[in-house]
Amino acid sequence: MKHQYPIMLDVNGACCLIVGGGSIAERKARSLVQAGAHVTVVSPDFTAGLIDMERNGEVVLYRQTFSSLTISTEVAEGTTPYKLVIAATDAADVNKKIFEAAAQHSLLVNVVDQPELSTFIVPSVVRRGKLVIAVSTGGASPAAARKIARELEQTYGDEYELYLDFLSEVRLNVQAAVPDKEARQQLFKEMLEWDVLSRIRAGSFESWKQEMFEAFEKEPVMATIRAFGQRL
Ligand SMILES: C[C@@]1(CC(=O)O)C2=NC(=C\c3[nH]c(c(CCC(=O)O)c3CC(=O)O)Cc3[nH]c(c(CC(=O)O)c3CCC(=O)O)/C=C3\N/C(=C\2)[C@@H](CCC(=O)O)[C@]3(C)CC(=O)O)/[C@H]1CCC(=O)O
Ligand SMILES: NC(=O)c1ccc[n+]([C@@H]2O[C@H](COP(=O)([O-])OP(=O)(O)OC[C@H]3O[C@@H](n4cnc5c(N)ncnc54)[C@H](O)[C@@H]3O)[C@@H](O)[C@H]2O)c1
Repeated sequence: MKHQYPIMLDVNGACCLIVGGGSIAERKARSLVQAGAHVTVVSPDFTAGLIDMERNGEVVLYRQTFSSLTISTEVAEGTTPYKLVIAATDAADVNKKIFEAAAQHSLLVNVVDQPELSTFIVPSVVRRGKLVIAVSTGGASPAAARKIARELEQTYGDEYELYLDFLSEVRLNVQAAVPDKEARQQLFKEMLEWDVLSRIRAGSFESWKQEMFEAFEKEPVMATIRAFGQRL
């Protein structure tokens, strides 16, 4: 069975175009802006939320209906090399035209009412700092994707933000100090069994962590870190 290929896309600083100014366009605009994209929205009208975002300098709004020129002139002139396009109007035929114009320029394109036309679809997301959990049903049931993501939110609480920061910091320090790759990987695996999350929940994590890094600075061998793991 054919299925979509999941990726984490970097849109920081990238120009993205959304066509349509309703609540779905607003939701997509917010998530793109949060990821650092420069968002342009083309529509004859906009939600109050999008107008607020324009006032805050978060998006640029063009008050016009879509014509394929919106994409092709800008791409041809090189003024706005869009990386990604979202067709979010309430008119299926217009959304299809947007898809065709975007596909002509090989742009990534999401059509909110025709997943079969889209080159990507958007999952429901849980974020905990560096941890991202994305849930997709491939368009079968967006409501189910959302429900499953809300369930995962209960299991993976806020403590995961500090936990991932901690794992990342240890990893960078150990990678810099310990040349033996296999030994490093063994340690990273062992660390996942330590009960760091309970410490974070109990509020006694920061002092333990600080002590550990100070000790590791003095004696950068993995035994130093392991000894702290045993103290948990
Ligand atoms: C995950 C999420 C992300 C986001 O939108 O950013 C998202 N939809 C969300 C919610 C949601 N969408 C809909 C409902 C009402 C209940 C229902 O109909 O089931 C709810 C539930 C709610 O709002 O609670 C209606 C709906 N959605 C699509 C269609 C058109 C169609 O299927 O033809 C229709 C019918 C319109 C109509 O009635 O005609 C299509 C798509 N929606 C997708 C993503 C992509 C597939 C994702 C997947 O399955 O993996 C895809 C294919 C394209 C895309 O948008 O990328 C977001 C959760 C945000 C969050 O987590 O907070
Ligand atoms: N993907 C999803 O998650 C999802 C969820 C619910 C609904 N939908 C579908 O998404 C579509 C949009 O939903 P909505 O609630 O935002 O609709 P809406 O009616 O609130 O907004 C549609 C917007 O498109 C604009 N528009 C219409 N024709 C246009 C044109 N030619 N050029 C530019 N803009 C144009 C309208 O002016 C309006 O601003 C609907 O087809 C709906 O079925 C998708």
